[in-house]
This record gives sequence, C-alpha cells and structure tokens, in this order.
Amino acid sequence: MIIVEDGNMRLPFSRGILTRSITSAGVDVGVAYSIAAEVMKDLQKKKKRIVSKDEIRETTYRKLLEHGYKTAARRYIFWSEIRRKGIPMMLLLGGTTGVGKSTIATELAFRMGIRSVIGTDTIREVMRKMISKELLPTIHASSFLAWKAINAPLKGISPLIYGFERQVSHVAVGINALIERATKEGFNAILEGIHLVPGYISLTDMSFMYIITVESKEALRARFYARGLQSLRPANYYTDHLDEIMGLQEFIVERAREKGVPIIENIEVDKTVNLIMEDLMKRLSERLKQKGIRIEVVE
Ligand SMILES: Nc1ncnc2c1ncn2[C@@H]1O[C@H](COP(=O)(O)OP(=O)(O)OP(=O)(O)O)[C@@H](O)[C@H]1O
Ligand SMILES: O=C(O)[C@@H](CO)OP(=O)(O)O
Repeated sequence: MIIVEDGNMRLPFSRGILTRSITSAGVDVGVAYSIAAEVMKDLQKKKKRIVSKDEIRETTYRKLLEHGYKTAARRYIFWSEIRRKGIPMMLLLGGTTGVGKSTIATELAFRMGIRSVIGTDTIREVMRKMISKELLPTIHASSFLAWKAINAPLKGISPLIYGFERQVSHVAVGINALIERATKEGFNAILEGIHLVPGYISLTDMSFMYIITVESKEALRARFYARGLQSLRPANYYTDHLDEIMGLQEFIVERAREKGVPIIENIEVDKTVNLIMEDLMKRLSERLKQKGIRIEVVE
C-alpha cells in the first residue's frame, strides 16, 4: 500500500480521490480514472512506501501531458494549487426552478472537492418553521406561487414578480448570514437556489455567482418529468406553472444582466460544469492577482 504524506497527516493513496481531482481539469471521469491508475503504477514502480502530495501532483501533471491533455494539465495544477493553498471561496448558482442548479452544484462540488452544498430551499424551510404564515406569507409558498399569498400593488409591477421579490428578500436575510459566517470561518461552499438573485445577495470578494438558464419552456417541461421519476417532487405541480416559472427566469436574467453576473445556458450538464469551471478559473486568478496571491500555472 502507498501512503501519502501531507504535512503531519498520512493517508492511504486513493485512486478515487485522485480521479476526482483530475476531473477538476475538465477531463472525462473515465479518462481521469485510467490516468489515476497509471499514476499509481508509476508510484508503485518507484518502490517507495511513502510519497508526498507534490510527487503525486507532478506525476499526474506529467501523465496528462504524455496523453496530450496539455490544457487539462495546466488546469489540474491550477485547481490543486487552489486546494493546496486552502483558498476559501463561495460559488453561488441561481436560476429559476428546475433548470438544473442542484445537479450542477453536486457535480462541481465533486470536481472541486468542496464538501458543502447548501440549497436556499433549506434556508427557506428553516425560516418557515420559525416564522409563521401570518407573519411572512410569501416564504410559505413556492417561488412561482408566492404572489397568491399577498396583495400586490395594483400598478407598476406584475404580481408574480412582486410575490417572488418579497420571498427572495426574506430568504436573502438567511443567505447573507450564511455567507458572512462562511467568510468569517474561511470555509468553501456551493450555494444553489432560486433565491440567489443578483442585487439581493451581498457578495464578498471571494464569492462568485452564476445564473443558470434553460433554453425553452419545452426543455424545462422535460426536466420536470425527469425529476418526477427520480424524486418525490411531482412533475405536474411544476408543469402546470411553466409560464410563471419562465417569467421568473426572465426576471432573474434581467437582474443578472444589470449586475454583470454571467448567465450560463444549461444544455448538457458536463458542458455547463466545464464552462463554469473555465470561467471561474479566470475570475479566480484575476481576483487572487489583485490580492497579491500568485497561482503558479494559469493559462
Ligand atoms: N442539462 C440537462 N439536461 C437534461 N436534464 C437535466 C439537465 N440538467 C439537469 N437536468 C435534470 O433536470 C431535473 C431538474 O434539475 P435540478 O433538480 O438539479 O434543478 P434545480 O434547478 O435544482 O431545481 P429547483 O430549484 O426546483 O430545486 C433533474 O431531473 C436533472 O437531472
Ligand atoms: O419555490 C420553488 O420554486 C422551488 C424551488 O426549488 O421550491 P419548491 O419546489 O419547494 O416549491
């Protein structure tokens, strides 16, 4: 068995863990697994029982280059440097219901080795238990039905948007508290949810927001049916309100354009995840440069 030394810690070499960090470079999981296996063989050939993390990093980098994955090799080093330096950051994924936020968040967390994925629905759920329907009616409804819980002003704003905005501004109190706490403690997390609307959330200099969209009502309908098969959230509840849900997407996208938040259309999960990681790498290295932190390999 090969033992990996990392500071004071010693852990058995895990092909699974290495596979995961190789996928952070945008390499397909199957390729990542076979490269991790080759790295393991190389290390075994050296007949060393204890290897350092740097040795693993260098061997992996070399293997990626050998297989012609030049860009991926540089990305791999970038993300391992980020992990090694323990740079705290938050990733925020917003977008209307059903676009694929939690699916993408889980995949990103896996590739980036982030342990915490928090849905804003959970924050809303906690608030529901603490604040009665009489006091805050909008948080007790789905985003697209919040308008039914209150009387919107007669002019100037659509009731759908008015109800949603009320819900978002209440849930944002909990979200902002969470961001503040995470920043204070320096932990990495991915937040996802419909309540992450640009302009309502206080972003720190190490939090990065993306808005996920779906191309059409029909694509969204298909996603609700797919989700209905995998979970207890019935498709019809959402497909009966597709116009309202698309209306919320329009509102969120407008806010994102206003605030300069990147908008990513989610067609294929893998491509969406790669696009986010690519953009995040650029934004992150720019931000770190401003802070005077150098990351060795950046394209
Ligand atoms: N690019 C995609 N192509 C096809 N199906 C997708 C894609 N992205 C996500 N899905 C599927 O769409 C369904 C909805 O995705 P998910 O539950 O992640 O959405 P969400 O944005 O988190 O929704 P909510 O805000 O309601 O929690 C899931 O069944 C998921 O597997
Ligand atoms: O409010 C909503 O639109 C969704 C967001 O995920 O939540 P729920 O399905 O619980 O209503």
